[in-house]
Amino acid sequence: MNDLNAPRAAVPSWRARPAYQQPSYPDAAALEAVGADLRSRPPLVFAGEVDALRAQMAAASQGRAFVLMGGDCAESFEDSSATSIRLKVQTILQMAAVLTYAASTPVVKIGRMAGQYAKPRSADTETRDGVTLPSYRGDSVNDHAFTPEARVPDPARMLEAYLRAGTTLNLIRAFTMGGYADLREVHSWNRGFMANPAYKRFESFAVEIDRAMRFMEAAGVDFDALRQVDFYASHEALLLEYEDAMIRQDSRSGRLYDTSAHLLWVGERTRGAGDAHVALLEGVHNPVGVKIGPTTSRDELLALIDHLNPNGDPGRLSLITRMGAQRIRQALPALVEAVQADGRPVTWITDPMHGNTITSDNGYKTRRFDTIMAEVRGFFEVHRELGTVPGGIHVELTGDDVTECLGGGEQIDEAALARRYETLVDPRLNHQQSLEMAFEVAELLRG
Ligand SMILES: O=C[C@H](O)[C@H](O)COP(=O)(O)O
Ligand SMILES: C=C(OP(=O)(O)O)C(=O)O
Ligand SMILES: [Mn+2]
Repeated sequence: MNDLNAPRAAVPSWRARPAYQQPSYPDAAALEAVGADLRSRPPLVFAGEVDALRAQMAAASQGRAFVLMGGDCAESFEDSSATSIRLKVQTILQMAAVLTYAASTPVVKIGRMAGQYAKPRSADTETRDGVTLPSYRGDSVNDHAFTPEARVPDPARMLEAYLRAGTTLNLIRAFTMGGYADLREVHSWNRGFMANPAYKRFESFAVEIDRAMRFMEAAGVDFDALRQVDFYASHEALLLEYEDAMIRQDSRSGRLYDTSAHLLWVGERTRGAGDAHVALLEGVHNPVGVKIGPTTSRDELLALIDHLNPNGDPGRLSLITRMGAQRIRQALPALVEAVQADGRPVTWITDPMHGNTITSDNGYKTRRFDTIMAEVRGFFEVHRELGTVPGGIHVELTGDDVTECLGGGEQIDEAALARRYETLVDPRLNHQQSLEMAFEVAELLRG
């Protein structure tokens, strides 16, 4: 195991760059103390694992693997129970089994989990019934409750985020290494999903997978060897003080790693090539992602590649496009062509959630299942037309039966949103909707 506690080389200076979406902490000394505390603590992930993911992201950029990244928009401290973590892991494993069969390649499983505690917001304040307070920015910054005290940023929350991430990761490792990921078990869960008449249209698919499983068994495949899977953690590298405090140097290679997660991404609101967030990720060896919205220019994109993957190392940089179903076919091709002409490899991933957010007539922030799928289809079509590789999907989902997104086989309508709307920020696909998406993406993967 690499030694990630070794003294740290100088981290490239993001402090001199413009930094957006950061909390303003009232107590600078308290912030400094938390930073010092975090720096003294063990890493959450290890260099060898991070390098393994980088190699798998490289495979995905070449069509030799497919990335499935999913989890809450905002994880909460309150909802970090074993059941909630288990159901998310289960949902991702079930989706991955379907996608693996369809793609005939390994599926790289990455949770938006164990660290997704900081949120960029479109407004600095929130007003309810004439009262205006600072916006909720994720549990690692402030509290969701709508009171003046709750909304004050508290640096001690970063320490809590570190501890929650550690316990979440511990449970994920236990599930995925301890037999919970057994392919036979995962397949039987998927059979349960198929038993619902709402998903009858996928039946022939399920029958095929069934047959493939029996073939494997007859051919003597050692299913016990398939009981363990690699499962990685990712989150948005938003909170600069936290991410900086989690950087460690690998004593064998001398490289710096952000040990808060295997993969970190920069959000659409903080992705300026000359800004602090990109500078922070420039200095670390993790695989990184950048969210790419519909207004991104070719020059912005090439500048991001110059900063984040100057040498064109495969697996280093993923471009996570979130254009909106209406705009993807117009906005994506020029960007793909620019990257193609540049020649440095990237892993293209679709985030069909963030460009498709609407407000329902009864006031819920929501998304339609059909619109989400329309963006995924647009993503596949553009890449197929240009001869590039659709490398993966990035989705906001949960393993619970929430009612936050409209539609899908269960036909969640506006009235149903009131039933179980639990997200702290953006609406997530529920367990059933997530599996339905996996079957639809499977059809796209088979072309
Ligand atoms: O999750 C992403 C962003 O934080 C979110 O889409 C912004 O939401 P807001 O417009 O409610 O701030
Ligand atoms: C904030 C998010 O996305 P984006 O940066 O693409 O808006 C997110 O993934 O929750
Ligand atoms: Mn979100």
